[in-house]
Amino acid sequence: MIIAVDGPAASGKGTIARALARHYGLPHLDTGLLYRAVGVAVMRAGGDPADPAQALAVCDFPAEMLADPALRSEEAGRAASIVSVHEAVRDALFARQRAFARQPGGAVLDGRDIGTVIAPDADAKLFVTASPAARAARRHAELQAGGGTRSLEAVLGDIYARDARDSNRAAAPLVQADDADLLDTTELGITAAVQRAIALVEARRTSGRG
Ligand SMILES: Nc1ncnc2c1ncn2[C@@H]1O[C@H](COP(=O)(O)OP(=O)(O)O)[C@@H](O)[C@H]1O
Ligand SMILES: Nc1ccn([C@@H]2O[C@H](COP(=O)(O)OP(=O)(O)O)[C@@H](O)[C@H]2O)c(=O)n1
Repeated sequence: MIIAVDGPAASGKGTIARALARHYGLPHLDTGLLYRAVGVAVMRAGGDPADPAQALAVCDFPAEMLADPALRSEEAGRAASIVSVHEAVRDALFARQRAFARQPGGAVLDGRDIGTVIAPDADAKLFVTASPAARAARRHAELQAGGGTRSLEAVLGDIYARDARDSNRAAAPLVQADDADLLDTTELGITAAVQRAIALVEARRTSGRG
């Protein structure tokens, strides 16, 4: 079974994707990490993430780079959303994601374009969202726990900027697939959100698509 989980920054899609992977015993890929790796590699080389040629040149990074803690920073997320605008970068990262989705037994992938581009044939698709204020509060708490000092207002500004860049780009914009189930987690805690996600996947499975 292939499960696609998409949604905007800090909506809780990674938390839900990991929980679904555990529940169904499936491997999980956080595809945002691939774009983060490219963004970080460009910055480390002293380059400009907005330059498509420079970003494309570092797309063939080793798999071990995905474990680098530097990929989790806000700067990495920002750089990721800049390199991910380039169609050549998306094309370069496509085969890796597609192969992961198509492995025997299935997989759970989370990102922005899993249900629309990477695995349009997924058995279950969730579009996870939450209000910008809820997402900013979550990301802010996460950053504070890691010792960060960015204000809630600044984090909210980052969220709006990332939403705009991800939703307005020409190549694989952030959009809910026609056949995806919407899961708004604004009023749900993690346990309730995961339960709802499992119920939605189960409904798809038993309706014959899975
Ligand atoms: N339903 C929820 N309620 C409260 N906090 C949540 C919820 N889902 C996720 N979180 C927390 O919000 C932060 C962002 O979640 P994450 O799953 O990493 O989001 P995303 O993958 O969409 O960026 C994490 O600290 C996570 O523990
Ligand atoms: N499948 C994907 C995954 C991420 N991305 C890009 O990579 C950036 C970082 O993604 P992420 O999922 O790691 O970020 P968060 O939602 O966790 O903050 C996003 O803002 C997108 O621009 C993408 O374009 N397509």
